[in-house]
Amino acid sequence: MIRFENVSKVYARGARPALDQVSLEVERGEFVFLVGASGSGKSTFIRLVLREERPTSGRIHALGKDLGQISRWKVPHLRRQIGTVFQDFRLLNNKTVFENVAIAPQVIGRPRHHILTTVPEVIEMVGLEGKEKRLPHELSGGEQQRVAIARAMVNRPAVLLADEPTGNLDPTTSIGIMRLLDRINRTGTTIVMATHDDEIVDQMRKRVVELSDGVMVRDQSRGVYGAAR
Ligand SMILES: Nc1ncnc2c1ncn2[C@@H]1O[C@H](COP(=O)(O)OP(=O)(O)OP(=O)(O)O)[C@@H](O)[C@H]1O
Repeated sequence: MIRFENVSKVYARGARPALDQVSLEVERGEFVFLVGASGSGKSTFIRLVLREERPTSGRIHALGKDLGQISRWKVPHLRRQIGTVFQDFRLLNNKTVFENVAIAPQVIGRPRHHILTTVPEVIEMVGLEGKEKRLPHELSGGEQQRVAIARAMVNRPAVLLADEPTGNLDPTTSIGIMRLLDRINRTGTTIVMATHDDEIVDQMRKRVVELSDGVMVRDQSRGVYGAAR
């Protein structure tokens, strides 16, 4: 689903690489935690998969495509097959829950009848039924993240990339969000989640890939946040 072959990324000439010779394969249906200290390269990994950045060297395949080969005009098509969730939710503050989720199918030209059936379904899936007309400021942080997850999932992407999705949430709320992501993963969506949240990683026991100064220093199935115990 995602394959990195000797991928390095150097942002500025002479700077140390943000990613350094990373090779990694994420299979369809996997759940992978990307861990590592601040600045270790987690967000760079995610931006490379979205082709928001290009590698300085090495090759990246995502969803069966060599990202170095796809033309610029096909990049939006690639991104549509990848859902994204971020620490800061990124909702439109003047739009309701329903409208925030409906934007994703609207921008790809889905017909009205499709939107009117799929948006309520996905709002229910994330547990926000009855709150469709609320504005983001009328929701808790956990609920806002659920809206962001609904928006990321409404077009049924094959892959969900989550960059610190629990970073702004308290531990109890974070567990609820993780249960939801786990449920989404069990329905077949591949998930890569960058996180600093050691408790969650230890609890979930999924594959853990650790970066340190851009170098992949660990790839462990059913892993924990810290080094192998
Ligand atoms: N656009 C950029 N231009 C220059 N350097 C950058 C850029 N983005 C990231 N970097 C550098 O690349 C390295 C990796 O950054 P990255 O954001 O990928 O780390 P991270 O693991 O996601 O960190 P955090 O957990 O703090 O989000 C850091 O040294 C950072 O300063």
